[in-house]
Amino acid sequence: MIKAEHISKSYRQGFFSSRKQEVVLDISFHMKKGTTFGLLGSSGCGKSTVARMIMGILKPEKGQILIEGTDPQAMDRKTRGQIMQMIFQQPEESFDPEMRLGKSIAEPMEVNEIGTAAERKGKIEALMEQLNLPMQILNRYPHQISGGEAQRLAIIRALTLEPQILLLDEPTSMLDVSTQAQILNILKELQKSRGLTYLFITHDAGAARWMCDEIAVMDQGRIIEYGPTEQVFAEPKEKWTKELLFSWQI
Ligand SMILES: Nc1ncnc2c1ncn2[C@@H]1O[C@H](COP(=O)(O)OP(=O)(O)OP(=O)(O)O)[C@@H](O)[C@H]1O
Repeated sequence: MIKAEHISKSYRQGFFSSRKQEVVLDISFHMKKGTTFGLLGSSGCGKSTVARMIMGILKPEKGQILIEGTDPQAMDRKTRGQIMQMIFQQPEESFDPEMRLGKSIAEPMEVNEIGTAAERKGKIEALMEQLNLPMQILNRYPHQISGGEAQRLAIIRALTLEPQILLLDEPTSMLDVSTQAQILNILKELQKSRGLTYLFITHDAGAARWMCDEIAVMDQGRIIEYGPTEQVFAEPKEKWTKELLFSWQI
């Protein structure tokens, strides 16, 4: 479904400097349809940069990304949005603070001219029910809901466009432990019922082990371990990776 082949990316170090910092170094991976692929690594190792290249927001300097055979940079915005959506660490920031949540949730469908008003409403109602949220919450503003509710609403908004892929960038790291578990369970159920493909970005080895079919462990822009999750946890190639994996939070 998603193929990344030998991708690299660097950023300019400062406004006045032409020196570059390499943040992703020659990484390759394949994500299979209907499965969860994890990118696990500590802060600053380049995980979000990889996600932004998959989304087509950033262009790899070297290598190639293909989504079902197409370069995401070559997709128009609408097509890209209907293939993949991104879920962020701080969902409340992705909602307009001055807009009622109902309007924010309906907006992507309106912008993309999907369905009639009644069809859009029906789709939102069905998703609200599936994710166990009362409709009244849609009359509120982003500061009037909890982090867990905000993340569920962000997932609902993403799903209104019926994407095949969700890029989950630390989707639970701002939540307390029981809400984290709730959100991860919801994501698993949605994957089963809709056949979704996930890229799960995290620094939490426990969550990665629980969620992912395959993982890549990243360190300083490189992939240092890659394979089926249980195999990576059972037989990491490097001794220090083992220590890292079993410290859970890295
Ligand atoms: N637009 C940018 N310009 C310059 N440097 C950047 C930019 N975006 C990220 N970086 C730097 O690139 C490195 C990798 O960042 P990235 O966000 O990909 O890491 P990450 O593993 O997702 O970290 P985190 O989990 O903390 O978000 C970091 O050192 C970061 O400071």
